[in-house]
Amino acid sequence: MDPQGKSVFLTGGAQGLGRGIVEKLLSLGAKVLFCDVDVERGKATESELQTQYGADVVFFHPADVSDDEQHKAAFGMAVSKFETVDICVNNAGILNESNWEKVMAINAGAVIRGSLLALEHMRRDRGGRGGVIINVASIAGLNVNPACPTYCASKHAVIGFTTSWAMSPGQKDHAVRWCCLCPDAMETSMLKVTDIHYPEMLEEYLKDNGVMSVSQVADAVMKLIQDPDNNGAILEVTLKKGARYRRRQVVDRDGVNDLVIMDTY
Ligand SMILES: NC(=O)C1=CN([C@@H]2O[C@H](COP(=O)(O)OP(=O)(O)OC[C@H]3O[C@@H](n4cnc5c(N)ncnc54)[C@H](O)[C@@H]3O)[C@@H](O)[C@H]2O)C=CC1
Ligand SMILES: CC/C=C\CC(=O)/C=C/C=C\C=C\C=C\[C@@H](O)[C@@H](O)C/C=C\CCC(=O)O
Repeated sequence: MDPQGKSVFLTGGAQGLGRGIVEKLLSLGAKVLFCDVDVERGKATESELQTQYGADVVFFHPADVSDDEQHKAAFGMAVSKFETVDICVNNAGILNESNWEKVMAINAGAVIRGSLLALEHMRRDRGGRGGVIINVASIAGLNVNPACPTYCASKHAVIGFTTSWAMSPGQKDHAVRWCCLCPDAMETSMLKVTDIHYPEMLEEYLKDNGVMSVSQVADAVMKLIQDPDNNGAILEVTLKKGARYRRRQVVDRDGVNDLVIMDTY
């Protein structure tokens, strides 16, 4: 899908990757409504982006996406501003191993709610125009990580949910494309988080694997949006290997043993 002239709803856009994605989309001619729980930063970001791109193409709406009503109201605001939402990016996320309920509510719960809101609005078999749902997971959703088991679980949930909807028998009728983004570490405020186990493990990991710029990852999101044939895609983005699709298949290897999930590049 070409972002030019399209309408976007994005969560967690006040800073970090969310803001980076908003900026790329605006530069490609999209209109964006983003929400965030950080009201001060959200307003400041809105003001800066309106100055750069125009007051009628980017809007901030305060919302905590772990709250059902606030999340629905923010999505509804995007629909009423733009009449339709073509692209939904469920990006808001936190890393906090001291509060597993909150991590699951934001990283998994709000991604599920946001996806279902977008599906209901977009699905062509119920009068919508189709669209794309991008769910932000992490490389942690593909691996194991003893430093942050809850975060890892929440990101595995995002990938399982998104790829399962992508394989829905109704997907062609819905005309909604489902994609997961799995970045490695990025230079955002999340890197300052201390509420993890064994911080030295992550420090070592970051030393070995490096830290990407937000811009590099936001470019990969544009690839996800623009490629029309990637329903079910899991796009892994790392500093060493760049953006690569992992394709997930359920495989019957020999007709005798259990089915297995296989990822191929
Ligand atoms: N920074 C990294 O190394 C990586 C981050 N990610 C994922 O990227 C996404 C964005 O994270 P970053 O930009 O790095 O973090 P960030 O902390 O810089 O930005 C996250 C934004 O989400 C907002 N937010 C948090 N909870 C919210 C809530 N309940 N409702 C609404 N907004 C909320 C924050 O206020 C903030 O503006 C997250 O899903 C994160 O898990 C994935 C891989 C690596
Ligand atoms: C497996 C990890 C890769 C990506 C997971 C992910 O989605 C997000 C991870 C985000 C933050 C990790 C923070 C870790 C922090 C601590 O270990 C710090 O002590 C790190 C220390 C310095 C950071 C150096 C830098 O900014 O380059």
